[in-house]
Amino acid sequence: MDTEVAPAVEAVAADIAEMEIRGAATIAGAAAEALATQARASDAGTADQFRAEMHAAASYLYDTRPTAVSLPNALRFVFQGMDGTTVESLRQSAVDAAERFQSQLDRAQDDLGEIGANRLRDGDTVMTHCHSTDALACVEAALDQGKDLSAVVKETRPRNQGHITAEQLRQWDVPVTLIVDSAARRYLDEVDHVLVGADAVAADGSVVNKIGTSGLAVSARERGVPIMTAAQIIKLHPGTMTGHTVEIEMRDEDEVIDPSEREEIGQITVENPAFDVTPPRYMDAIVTERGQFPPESIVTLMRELFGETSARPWEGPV
Ligand SMILES: O=P(O)(O)OC[C@H]1O[C@H](OP(=O)(O)O)[C@H](O)[C@@H]1O
Repeated sequence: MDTEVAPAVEAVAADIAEMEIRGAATIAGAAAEALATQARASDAGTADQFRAEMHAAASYLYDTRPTAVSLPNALRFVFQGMDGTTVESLRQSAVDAAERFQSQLDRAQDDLGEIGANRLRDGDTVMTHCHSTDALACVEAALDQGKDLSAVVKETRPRNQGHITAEQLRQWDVPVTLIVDSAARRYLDEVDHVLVGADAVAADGSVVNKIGTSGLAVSARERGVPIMTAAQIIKLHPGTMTGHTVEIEMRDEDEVIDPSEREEIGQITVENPAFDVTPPRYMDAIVTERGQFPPESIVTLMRELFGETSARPWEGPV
């Protein structure tokens, strides 16, 4: 049986792995669209062969980055929508599901933004970490509500996604102060709110987000600065309801230090975890398109959303 993955799907997977496509929501949209591409490109002769190709494509995409659960959740959405007994009906339903996924994604982010914006007051200064489209949706909605905001933006080593946040905020005319990550605690005295995104949210309310979030959250709590996570429901990790933990991606050491510089230093170990886990007690609220939740009660939403769980999106309903 031919289970070749379409070259265009391989290209999307490579872009996700290399972070040309990044950010949990963007990854999810790209993965769903890649499955639609696979469906359109397939010249499978039978429904079984078509399904096998779709599974191969999903598996290929799944293996790119392990932490952002929006990726398997997107694949699952398309598989749940894929229905039929002929190649044509399977193809059409998969393409339709991918389109539905993208429009739900956009709507969810808008709805989430409206809710998150209500937590921000006119004149607030917001501290950000990394680049999160969900978090920025809250800022955008607050600006649309006529609130004036300014921002302290952490650069977010090693890949400096804070620069992307700074650029977006400047396009919205928000005054931005860019700081190095280690300056965060010093600047907490000058901010009213910390606003971050999430790559995954666990059933116990733990927030998995860009490395540095947990330290920021602890400092924010110590300084009495409220901190919220903006996370669409596709960031909720169904596997954590049945005891699975969220895998933390370890990225290339060269992102941390240039190989030639490293050689000059001598024999050292370099590690580059991309994410960390913020325990629920250090987070004030998780803002989703379904409302704002204290982290400890996010499990009620997860119970409502997920039924049976399974480890991989193409193996069964989650
Ligand atoms: O879905 P949105 O809110 O855009 O992004 C969510 C999170 O994805 C990013 O991860 P990376 O830069 O892909 O490693 C950041 O950790 C960010 O908070």
